[in-house]
This record gives sequence, structure tokens and C-alpha cells, in this order.
Amino acid sequence: MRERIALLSFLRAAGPAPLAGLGVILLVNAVAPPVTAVTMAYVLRSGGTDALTAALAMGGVVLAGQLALSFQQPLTLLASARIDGAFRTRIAALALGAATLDLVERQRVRSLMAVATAEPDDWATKTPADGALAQLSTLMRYLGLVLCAAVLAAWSWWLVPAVVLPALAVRALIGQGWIRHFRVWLASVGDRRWFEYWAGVTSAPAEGKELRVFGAADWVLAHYRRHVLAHLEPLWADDRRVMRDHWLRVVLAVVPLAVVYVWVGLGTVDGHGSLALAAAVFTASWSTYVVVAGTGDIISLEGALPVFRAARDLEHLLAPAEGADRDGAAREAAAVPERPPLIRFEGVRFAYPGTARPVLDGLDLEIRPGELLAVVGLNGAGKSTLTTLLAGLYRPDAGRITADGADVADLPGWASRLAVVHQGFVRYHLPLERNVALGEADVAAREGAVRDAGLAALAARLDGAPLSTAQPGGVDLSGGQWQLVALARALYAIRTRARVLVLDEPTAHLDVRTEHELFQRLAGIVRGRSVVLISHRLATVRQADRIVLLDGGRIAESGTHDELMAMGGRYAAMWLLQSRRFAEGYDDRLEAGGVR
Ligand SMILES: Nc1ncnc2c1ncn2[C@@H]1O[C@H](COP(=O)(O)OP(=O)(O)OP(=O)(O)O)[C@@H](O)[C@H]1O
Repeated sequence: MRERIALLSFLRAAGPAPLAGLGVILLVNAVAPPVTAVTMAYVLRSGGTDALTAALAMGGVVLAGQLALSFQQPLTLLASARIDGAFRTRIAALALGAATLDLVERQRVRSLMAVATAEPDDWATKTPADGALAQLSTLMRYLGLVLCAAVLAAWSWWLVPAVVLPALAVRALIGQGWIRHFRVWLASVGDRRWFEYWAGVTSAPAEGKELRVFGAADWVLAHYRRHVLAHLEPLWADDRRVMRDHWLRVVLAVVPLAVVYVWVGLGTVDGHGSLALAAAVFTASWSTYVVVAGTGDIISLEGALPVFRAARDLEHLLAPAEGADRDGAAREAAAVPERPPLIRFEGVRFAYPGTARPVLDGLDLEIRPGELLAVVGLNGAGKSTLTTLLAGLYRPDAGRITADGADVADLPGWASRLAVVHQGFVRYHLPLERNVALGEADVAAREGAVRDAGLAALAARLDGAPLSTAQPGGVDLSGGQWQLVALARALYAIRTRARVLVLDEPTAHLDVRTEHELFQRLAGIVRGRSVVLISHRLATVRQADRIVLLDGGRIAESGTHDELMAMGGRYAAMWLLQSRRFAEGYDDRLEAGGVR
């Protein structure tokens, strides 16, 4: 019950005017039947002009009820859009605001997200707006019930329990039936998804071709039929049960009403009350059922409760801890010193959530202020993982990462001091400029970053077109051009706030000349900033101040190119192999398993 009342809190998002309007409409709906009963009694009791006035009043009540109904749908649509919109925004904010990625990647959080953001694509999936408005409607119904009870009590107090209790029992029975039907539906949703899949297979062009060629039509139809029946048979069984039990509801509704009608009728003949009062009691008795037994609310409430619970659990799991000061974080980020910090990985051990094997295991590494540090290693060595830990997206299982001695986990706004080009950078369906600056609006910095990345001519040519052919007037870019856009995004951050640039395979899609020109430019642009460069192209890495080779979760070799070559270890072997392949006209990247 507490949860059902708490659902009402969602109503705030509807805004005061739609909420007030809906409140009035639902109230009018709920009180119209008892008020009609009362005005009808006045019509019957009055004579002459009084009767006319009472009849007009009754007509007015009926008309007001119908008028209110005509506004109900548009207002419900508006309120629902606002409530569900605010709810989805809150869920998205929770997901994006989670301190680290492992929080949102947990299986439980993923499942809760799926429940909280499910699109209603059948009658059983409900949204918070459905639940909250149903709860409001239920409250109004009970108000209508009180009025009906008042009319009944005007004849005799015991009419109230005699009518209201069976009506409540009918509501409970119908509600129970709905809830059971709802659960049967949910239990067979898996089969529904499957029969939808097989229905798609029967009509999809590619499958159609293959099924004919392989003569597999009967096989598909058998699957389709099996899942349709598995989904529908439990529902049919439940429908039969509803029909079987229906007599109980009829008896519960009809017998008390019949007793009350006869008793009130006889009482009127005996002069216990007027005909007008008897008519009002008759109408109010029936209205009690009309007001209470409407059960559309029950299923909306039942369907919205899992969404409500999922949202509550997500708040609990993802909301920033009490006292977390986001504004403080922004201020802190704004006040970062000009000089990049000395970053240290100290005995860092890390395994991805749900996996046993550590990717990094006792990693010690220094990223000195202003240096260009290259990280190399075979596929899967943990280079990208190192960057995500550096950005604070995951926390180490053991050891720590510090910036000027402070644990980065405790540094508010730490991520904003880094500009990271991830291997899997994001391609937003937005114009190039907005892909670079995202939500920020420092035009000079944005234009500078676009120039730095060598994209000025392309930006002028695109003239604000969105970078996706899925959008009207949109265009797509080549893989290399996209990579430069992602780089420009990081260079924008470097111009505005970041002190450390992290480049994870930033030139994998670039031709050798573009890459060469880019690095020539970058040397000037990032002067004074620290740069962590991950690359399989050792020719690119060679110019780094220091190169570290990651293997077995820790740093296996470290030094300048010349030092590592002189050492004659794995880096030297990789270099010689790449040089030879390059000389032979092959690609110059290291391939997994190329060196052992
Ligand atoms: N989100 C994830 N969940 C679980 N395991 C992951 C995840 N991301 C990466 N891994 C695993 O962690 C290991 C290191 O991956 P990582 O991407 O850091 O390697 P890498 O050195 O950057 O490789 P590459 O050179 O291929 O880019 C791999 O075994 C990979 O399968």
C-alpha cells in the first residue's frame, strides 16, 4: 500500500495545471453518480418551478460529467508525456552520473534499467504515469464512494455495509482475477517473443529465400505454432477460469442489491421514507458498484509497480552518495592547475567485474608532467584498460592511482582533467562542430580544435550537416575522418580544461601522410601537457620520451626507443619484425602472436 501511495509522487512532474485539471475531471467522474442520485431525488420531491430548477441542475451534473470526460484524454496524454519524460530523464541521469562504469555494467543494474525503461508494447507493460494516474483515479473513486455511502445512510446506516462491503468484495475479486491474468501473461512473455521472432522469419525476404531453398517452411511453422500455443494456452485456461468464477461476482453484486431494493421499496410503502429518497438510494446503491468496481486502475497499478521498484533500487544503487557535491566538483575542475600532475599507478590490480583473471596485476607506472609516454603491447595486454582506469571509469581492485600524491578516486572532477580518445570513440548524429564541443560552447576553442585536427576544410564543406545518413540532410564520414573528429574532441578538451591527453590507437584509420602531418602539428599543440599514446605502429611510438611495454598485467620493459633497442628485449624484437615487414611492403602494425 505504501508503494501505491508513493507512486503519487510521480504526479509532480505533470505540472500544476494539467494535474489540477485531471484531478477535477477524475473527481467529477467519481462524484457524478452520487450527485446525480441526489439531484434526481430533488426533482422527484419538488413541484412546479422547483422541479424545473432541480431537473436543470441534474442535467447540468450529467453534462459536466460528459464535458469533463472530453478533456480527460488530451490532459492524460499531456500529463503522461511529462511524467514519463521526467522519469526517463532521471533514469538516464542516474546511468550517466554513476561514479564508475562497473556500477552500471553490473547484471542487476542492467536488469533494473531494462525494467525501468521498457517501452509499453503490450497491454501489460505500464509506465510510471499509468501507475500514478491510476492511483489518483483510485483515490477519487473512494471519495465518490463516501458520497454514495452518505446517500445510503440517509435511509439507514446499515445500508452502507450492506451495499459497500459486497461492492468492495466484487472489486477485490475482479482485481485478483486481473492480477492473476497479468501474471500468467508475464510468465509466457518469453514464448511471445519467440513466436514474434518466428512470425518475422516467415515474412522476412532473406529468410524466405533460404527457407524455400532448404524446404524448411514446415519446420518454421511448427516452431511458430508451438510458441503461439505455449503463449496463449495458459491465457485461455485463465480466461475459462474467469468465466467459471464470474457467477460469484454476479451473486455478490445482485443479491445484496436485490435485498436492498426490496427492503427500501417496502419501507417506502410503509412510509419509512419518501419516494424521492428511495429513488436516490436506488441510484446510489448501483452507483456504488459503478464507482468502486471499475478495475482499469488495478492493472495500471500492478503493471507500474515493478517500474517504480526498479527506479527506487536504481536510485539506491547509482545515486551519488549523500553530500557528494557536483558543483564543488565543477569548481574544482575549473580551478585545476595549469601544470599536468605527476600520475602514479602503484601496485594496481584490476579484473573486470564478473571475471576472475586480472588484466592488470601489480602494475607500477609513472606518467611524468609534460612527457609523451607511449604504451605498447600485444592485443589484449591491457593497454585500453589502463586508460579507463586512469580516467577513473573503473576503480582498481588493489593498489591505487594518484595524481600529485592524491588518489584520483578522491579527486572531484578528475575525469575532466583528461582528454581521452578511446579506441571505440562515439560517433554522434550531430554536426561536426557539436561532435567536437558536445554540450560546451567555447567557439574559439572549438574552431581551434577543428583546425588542430586538420578538419577546417571538411567542416566548411559540411556546413553544419549532421554526421549520419540516418538524419535528414545528413552525411557520413570515412573511418579516418571520424578518427580526426574524435581527436578534435580531445583537443577541444585540451584547449579548455584538460591537462593530460590520452590517445588509444588515434591513428589506426589514418594514412601514413595524414598521420605524419598530424603528429607534426600535435607536438606544438600539446606542449606542456602530458600525453599517453597507445599504438601498434612502432614508427609512431618511436618519438615518445619514454616507451613502456605492457605484458602479463605489468610493465615488462621501459625506456627510450634507443634504450629499449639496446636492451634487445621484446620491444626490440617487435621493432625489427615491423621494420622488416614494412620494408617488404606489409602493414607496419604489430599483429597478435607476431612476437613470442
Ligand atoms: N568490458 C570488459 N569486460 C570484460 N573484459 C574486458 C572488457 N574490456 C576488455 N576486456 C578484456 O580485458 C583484456 C584487456 O583488454 P584491453 O582492451 O585493455 O587490451 P588492449 O591491450 O587495449 O588490446 P588491443 O591492442 O587489442 O586494443 C582482454 O582480455 C579483454 O578481453
